[in-house]
Amino acid sequence: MAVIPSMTKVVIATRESRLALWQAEFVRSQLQARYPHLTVELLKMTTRGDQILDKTLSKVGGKGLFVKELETALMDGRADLAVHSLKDVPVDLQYPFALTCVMERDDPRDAFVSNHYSALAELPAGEVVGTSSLRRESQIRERYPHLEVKPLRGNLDTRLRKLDEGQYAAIILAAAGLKRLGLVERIKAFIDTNDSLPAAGQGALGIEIMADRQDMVDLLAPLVDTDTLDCVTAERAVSLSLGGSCQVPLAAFAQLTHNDLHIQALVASTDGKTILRAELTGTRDKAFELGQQVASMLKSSGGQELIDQALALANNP
Ligand SMILES: NCc1[nH]cc(CCC(=O)O)c1CC(=O)O
Repeated sequence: MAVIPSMTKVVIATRESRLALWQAEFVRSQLQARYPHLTVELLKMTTRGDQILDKTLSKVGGKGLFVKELETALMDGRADLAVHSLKDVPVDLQYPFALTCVMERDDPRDAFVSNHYSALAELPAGEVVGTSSLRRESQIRERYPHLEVKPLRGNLDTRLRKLDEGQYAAIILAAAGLKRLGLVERIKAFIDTNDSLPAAGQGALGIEIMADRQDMVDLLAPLVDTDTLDCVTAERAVSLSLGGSCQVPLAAFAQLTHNDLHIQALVASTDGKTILRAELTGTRDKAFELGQQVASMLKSSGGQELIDQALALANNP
């Protein structure tokens, strides 16, 4: 049963990038469609992750950088909700915070963006592909060892500008982000999930609150998409079990067919020379356990060593 909230105003904490603002506005419109009398305000914040533009994320301490300032606003009551790309929310998020709402997933695929080529397979030897994601890098290196992969940092607009300036022959970005910003025409090819297995949670939005805010749990309940929730629960269980962060080349992607949940995962060495894959199907009510099981399959086939190596490299480059 829908609970009519007694509050009159909620504040959404958001980063200031164009993508983050789009996502926060999207949640605002979803809330206002359901609660016409509710005032929804945005609290725009700059995070450490946004300030550090000269180093690759994996070297400066990972995705938590984008979340911390928003959590401070939740904690001191300046904001009620924080909207995130779920992919950027650390899997070990814990009390007093809670990820209470996962919304319907948009396109989970990676996208190939280039001004001269129409697919990765077309790039001649030695061409430079831009990405700062170890996950994307290792999968490109495995399939296209003749290509060069170079770091690419910044928000989506910055990354596209660097492509247009000619620093890269092509770049890889999440399709969902480009779609949200109305930049879908920049996509030359959608990369099949089997060729570039997505990051856990890619394409989905997550809403974080203080765990004890039952009023927010009730308010957000109608926005939860249970299909997406089950898929990302399995995906995030993989990352959690493998102790993953963005310092480790790790991918996890789940799909539902009726009540069957199919989970695929991979862990790679940063040079792309070793990629371990595992997959499993089970019932959706066991989503978390399926993720854990796939993670143990990867661990026992050598994945733990790859993770330890990647972490050692990230902490001592
Ligand atoms: N890593 C940054 C980030 N976080 C979320 C998205 C896009 C939206 C999504 O994947 O949900 C992106 C850009 C990208 O990976 O190209």
